[in-house]
Amino acid sequence: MLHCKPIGYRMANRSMSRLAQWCSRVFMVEINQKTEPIYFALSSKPGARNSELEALLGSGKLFSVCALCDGRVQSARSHAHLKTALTEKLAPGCDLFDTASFLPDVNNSLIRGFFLRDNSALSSAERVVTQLQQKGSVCVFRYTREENGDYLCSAVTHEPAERERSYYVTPAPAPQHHPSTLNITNSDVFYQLAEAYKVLQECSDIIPESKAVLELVEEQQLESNSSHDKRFPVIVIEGLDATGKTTLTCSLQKALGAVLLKSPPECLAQFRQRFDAEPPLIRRAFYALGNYITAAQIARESSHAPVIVDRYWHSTAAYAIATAVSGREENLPAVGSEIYEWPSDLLRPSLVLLLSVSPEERLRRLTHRGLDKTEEESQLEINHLFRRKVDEAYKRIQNPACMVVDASPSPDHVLQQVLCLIRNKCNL
Ligand SMILES: Nc1ncnc2c1ncn2[C@@H]1O[C@H](COP(=O)(O)OP(=O)(O)O)[C@@H](O)[C@H]1O
Ligand SMILES: Nc1ccn([C@H]2C[C@H](O)[C@@H](COP(=O)(O)OP(=O)(O)O)O2)c(=O)n1
Repeated sequence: MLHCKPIGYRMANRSMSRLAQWCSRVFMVEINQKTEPIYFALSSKPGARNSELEALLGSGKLFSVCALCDGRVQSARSHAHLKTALTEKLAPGCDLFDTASFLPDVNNSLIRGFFLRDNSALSSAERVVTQLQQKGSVCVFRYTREENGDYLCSAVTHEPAERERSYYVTPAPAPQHHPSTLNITNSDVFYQLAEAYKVLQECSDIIPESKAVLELVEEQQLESNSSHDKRFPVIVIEGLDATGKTTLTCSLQKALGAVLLKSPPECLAQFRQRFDAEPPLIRRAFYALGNYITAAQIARESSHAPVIVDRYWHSTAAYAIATAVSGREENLPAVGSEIYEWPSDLLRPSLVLLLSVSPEERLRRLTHRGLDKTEEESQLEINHLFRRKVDEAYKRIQNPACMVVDASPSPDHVLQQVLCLIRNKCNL
């Protein structure tokens, strides 16, 4: 995605065309989640052509757009608002694709945006993007085709020097690491309390609830004696929605005389909907902080009884990684990547169990819980790739890693199986 403010923009030569600053970057356009993205670069010289670029740029009026803001919180929110505005305003016949630009294999270099291909009868995209641009927070680039078949990219702007400068669009190779993995650390997954805390601090003017969440974190940290004395085991139950976590954790609580906790903790329940509506940076920081509150509760409760925890850091990281990494499971960071490491300052449980059921059984349980047919189908179809990524990310998380439990038998059978595991692993 083209963006007027690449990293280091302020330091860049002001007399240089804005567009020229993007020539060191590679651009990725994602046509759909199941196929490989299309990669291209901008160059002052014409390059080879290929069928992917031809398919992307060969028809319609073509634009790329992105939000233009200072600060990561504003950028994340503006990107989300831009997507909503484009989705609402573009006419049928207009394709909207996710795009990004990046420096190959350079962490934190990813900048997200959108690519528009307008084949609508009224060619409405240009009007829509110009209107959005006039509001002052969006920058727009146009792609055109020369008579000889070369593709050119130029800025849509009132500045004549910018308008007149254009670059050739040339194919680029796929990078070694999928670009969507580049910005995960401290944008999607937080490895220290202080990093997640900072995000909510940066939000506190625009999301007043952030202050209340931060106060709760501070209160809990103060009340906690921080060190887990290891007298009683701490067992975390993980798994996708409807795999049986609530059922099992309640049974375990009774069977073991344990304290039952969850992450996010009850005290954050009132804020959850608010943060779920925010872009990943803010939403994920909220859930990360929830784990630290739960950790403080675990530290206190485990001094007098075993503790069962319904979801904890595995959920936070696995869902965040699976959402951030677009496309297929193969795009996830490789096994052993530092992305899957446990935060250094977060209390580690004694045992993490991942409940696993077949997609069919999970759907049966969801249906039983009263999901309507339409939602049920969309869960199965649209979220199939997503669920596979969450499941795989769960299994790649290290120190502690999770043990997979087959949760398809009857509730009592699952309970007995898990009690057996707990007795073996935790000497209970
Ligand atoms: N082992 C099991 N076999 C069959 N149904 C189950 C089993 N465990 C849970 N269920 C049912 O599946 C649904 C989802 O279970 P729940 O415990 O709420 O899952 P989660 O907390 O993981 O979302 C509920 O209707 C529950 O009664
Ligand atoms: N410890 C946690 C718990 C949940 N999350 C996030 C991850 C997902 O986006 C949702 C999953 O929550 P959901 O409401 O589906 O979970 P339940 O199984 O209903 O408890 O919450 C998290 O990030 N960290």
